[in-house]
Amino acid sequence: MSDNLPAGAAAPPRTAHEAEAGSGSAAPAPVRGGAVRRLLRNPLGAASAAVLLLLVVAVLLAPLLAPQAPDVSSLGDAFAGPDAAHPLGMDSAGRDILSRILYGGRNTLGGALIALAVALALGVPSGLYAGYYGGRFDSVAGWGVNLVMALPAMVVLLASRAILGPNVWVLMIVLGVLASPSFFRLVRGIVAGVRKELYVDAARVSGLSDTRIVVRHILIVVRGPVIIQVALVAGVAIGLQAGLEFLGVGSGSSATWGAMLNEAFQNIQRAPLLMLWPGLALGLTNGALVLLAGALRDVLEERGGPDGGRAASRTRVKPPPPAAPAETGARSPLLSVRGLTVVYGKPDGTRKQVVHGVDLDVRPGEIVGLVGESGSGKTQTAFSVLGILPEGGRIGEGSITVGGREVAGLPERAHRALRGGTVAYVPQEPMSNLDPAFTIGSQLVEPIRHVLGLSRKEAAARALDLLRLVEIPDPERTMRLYPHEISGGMAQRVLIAGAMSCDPELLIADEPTTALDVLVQAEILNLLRRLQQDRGLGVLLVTHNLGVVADLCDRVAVMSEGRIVETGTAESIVHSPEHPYTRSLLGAVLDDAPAREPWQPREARSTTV
Ligand SMILES: Nc1ncnc2c1ncn2[C@@H]1O[C@H](COP(=O)(O)OP(=O)(O)OP(=O)(O)O)[C@@H](O)[C@H]1O
Repeated sequence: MSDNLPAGAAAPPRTAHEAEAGSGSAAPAPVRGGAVRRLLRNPLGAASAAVLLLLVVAVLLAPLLAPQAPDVSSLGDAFAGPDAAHPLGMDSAGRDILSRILYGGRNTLGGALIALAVALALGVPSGLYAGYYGGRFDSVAGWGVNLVMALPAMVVLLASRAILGPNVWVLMIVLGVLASPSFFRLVRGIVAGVRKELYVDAARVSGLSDTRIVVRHILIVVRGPVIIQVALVAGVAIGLQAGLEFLGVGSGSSATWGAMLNEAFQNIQRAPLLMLWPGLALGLTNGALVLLAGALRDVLEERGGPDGGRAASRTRVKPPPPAAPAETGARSPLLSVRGLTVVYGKPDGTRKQVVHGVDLDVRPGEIVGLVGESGSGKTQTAFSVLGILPEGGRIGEGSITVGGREVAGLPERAHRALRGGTVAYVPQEPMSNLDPAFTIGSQLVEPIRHVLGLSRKEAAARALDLLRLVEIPDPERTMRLYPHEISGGMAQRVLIAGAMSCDPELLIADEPTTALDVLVQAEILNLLRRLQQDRGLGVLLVTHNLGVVADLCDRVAVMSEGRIVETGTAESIVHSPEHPYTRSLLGAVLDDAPAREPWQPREARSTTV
């Protein structure tokens, strides 16, 4: 099969982020409204679409346009030339060629349509499932697909004809099965890449179900390449069907372009022109499909320009052997973590523990900084609370309570409800967490509607209020903008607005300012502080930046190598750190950065924004 059908002919779309940063991530290229308009502005696209449209309309209107029925024969007129009643002349059996071309087109294009429908129905859903969920289904489906692709299509079709009989529709179904791997591979590859995108994680964190995420964020990425692939596979299906008919392997009972070629070939010495018309019909159709696929690729893979996330500058310090003074005393009524361990299974069957017995509390109205160098386990701790540990990771031991309720080991549905309500999340790279294919308004409204059960109008009004809350100027206009049309700081405000949409009690912010420049960082920190004060939010602030900690936090937990090595008030941690690791972290900040304003107790700080 691989030699006959285009396997993954349309490459998964690259992203602006990828293009800019050269990263390996695969977010979707924006496929916005107006794709048809852009296709029609492309000369090749317009010409090929017009040719195909003409052909399709002509064959659909065959009963009106054809001079006579395709099988009416008058042997006395065999090989007659064109005249007014029969513009393309007559064939070897005295049948009108134009009528056979028009009716034959119905059978030829109809056959291709059946093959396409079968290939799409088998390849796309299975590719989506395998790409999104992976696991055993992915392995088994991948094995099956490799097997089918290893089969030579023509030989399988000939064998099918021998077994199933000379019915061209049945052969087209077989062809559809043979073509389905090309869709499976294409869709699976794209989905497997997109599934790891931050904006898909963000959608999950905002409480959307897998089905909604697939419909909203994944299908739109798959759409363009699948449309291109449809055009290519349609051309191949038409070619193969014509080939079968030409070889006399089809049903032979009805007019098709391939059967006409067969008949013309038998009389090529006597009337070579008979080859022209079905050849022209096939050539025009296939040529137009190939050109259309190319034009579609150009149009659908046009990229917008979302700003790639800037690499966070990380300060590496050599961690000393960990000690473990930890949270003691009564558990907080808001967030309380005790003895948390996170483990990952390795391919060789062994386990890797990345978080070792973490204790942590966040009380209502308190900002707690979780600080440590890159890889120290901050994100794994935060993700455990959110219930979004990456594939292969799980909570080994310990307890996590949110609002007094145990959430470690909650089923996904319950965790989703928690994330959409009590707990909200603000991620690190604002741009990567917004889907480039949707406007800001749409990305805020959809989760609000779903999680709060509001109407579209009510959700839009709430989204506007939220944009005002996070001090976005001209929120009405911002609602209509795409992510690449706003700055990184605005994008982070939008994500904070989204996080606040369900009136959370606990906000988990993972390096919310790392990807932003210094001035914008300060604005975002002010915004977080104001929200925390106005709403009495508890905030768990994951950061490697001790400046942020000193500026914003009430208490701090310092992490190293998956353990909390020191906890205390922000003042005590910044001014009199006890653990050598904390001291080395502070030392690294002082080495690299200009000195900060002297620390002031929280109450003494200005609360103006
Ligand atoms: N999917 C994974 N599979 C296996 N190990 C992982 C996985 N994700 C993270 N880890 C490991 O977990 C440890 C802690 O990672 P984590 O992302 O929590 O660090 P972090 O402190 O948040 O760092 P950063 O600031 O870079 O995000 C690291 O050693 C990392 O290698």
